[in-house]
Amino acid sequence: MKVIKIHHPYYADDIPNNDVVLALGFFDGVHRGHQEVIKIAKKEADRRGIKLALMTFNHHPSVVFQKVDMMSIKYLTTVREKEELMASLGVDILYVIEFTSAFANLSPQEFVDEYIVGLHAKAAVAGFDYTYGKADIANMQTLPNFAKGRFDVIEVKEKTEDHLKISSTNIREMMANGDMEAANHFLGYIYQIHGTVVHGDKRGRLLGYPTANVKPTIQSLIPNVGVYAVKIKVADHWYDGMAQIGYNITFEKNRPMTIEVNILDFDQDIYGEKVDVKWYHFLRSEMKFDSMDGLINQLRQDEQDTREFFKGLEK
Ligand SMILES: Cc1cc2nc3c(=O)[nH]c(=O)nc-3n(C[C@H](O)[C@H](O)[C@H](O)COP(=O)(O)O)c2cc1C
Ligand SMILES: Nc1ncnc2c1ncn2[C@@H]1O[C@H](COP(=O)(O)OP(=O)(O)OP(=O)(O)O)[C@@H](O)[C@H]1O
Repeated sequence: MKVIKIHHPYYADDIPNNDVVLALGFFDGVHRGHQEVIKIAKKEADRRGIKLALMTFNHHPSVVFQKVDMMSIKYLTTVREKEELMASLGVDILYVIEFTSAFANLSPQEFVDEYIVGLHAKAAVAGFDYTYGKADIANMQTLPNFAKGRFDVIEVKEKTEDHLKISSTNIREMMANGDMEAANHFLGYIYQIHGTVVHGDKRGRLLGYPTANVKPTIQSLIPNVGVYAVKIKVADHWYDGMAQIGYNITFEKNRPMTIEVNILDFDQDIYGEKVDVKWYHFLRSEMKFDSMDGLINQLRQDEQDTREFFKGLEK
């Protein structure tokens, strides 16, 4: 897959000179709704014997339209992850457009002329609720008017599960409730974050449960506070673990949130390692204990629950 980063206005030489089917959207999470759009676009490209291209943006359009602080927006997928998922779905060319004010100010006709026709699209594929151009004044119903016969418009029907749209918004809400099973089901894969192991308060070892304190990539969406069964990848190997997202309320006050992972059957110094954490199952909420023994007993229970959870998953 070729990744082409575009800053508006682009040069015609930046664009490969072959016809494409072009899938349109932001695609945060590349969830099962997005996968459907890409699959339909891929089929269409194969049928026509041309390449599949997809257009996404370097950050969410709300950074420009709603003037949301860039750092406050949290994503389900990093650009790197999006690239990997897109490549696995058969995308040949991924356009990552810098969503700037200049780009956002294009009229719908300019957008269509420069970014659909200009990218040599013979067909544009998007979901039923796709909108483009300033103030969302253009949608799938109006797209053919702007296309003026230069490309076909293929609309993908809403993909739902139990009458709920498979959408990034719904997945975010499930994660905010700690419901990883539902979020993972909608995503079509297990949600993961990436980070680096940093130093904590060194208390975990005293409790009999040393923890890797994971400092996540700044823009990753973190599931709700609580204790989870996870898998963690260290130096190319996946281990089972139990993780707490929380504030260590038993010991501390007004401390920032941390992500701590006790890796089962593991005893290595891994400070500074880059790790990936996959979130499988919510075990319980964070609790405040009256004694260290109370917490230790609960951690034993968590360990047992985690082992049982993963044993059940293997069956
Ligand atoms: C699986 C797991 C569950 C935990 N649950 C709680 C909890 O419910 N309440 C709490 O105050 N701390 C909880 N902790 C955090 C411990 O209190 C302890 O402070 C921490 O693991 C050590 O942090 P450190 O590495 O910064 O020293 C939990 C830790 C883990 C790994
Ligand atoms: N469940 C779905 N069924 C069909 N098409 C979808 C579905 N979800 C998204 N799409 C389409 O996929 C493309 C990318 O969607 P977009 O990035 O807007 O994601 P979304 O998941 O709908 O996000 P949000 O929840 O933030 O509205 C768009 O063309 C959109 O219409």
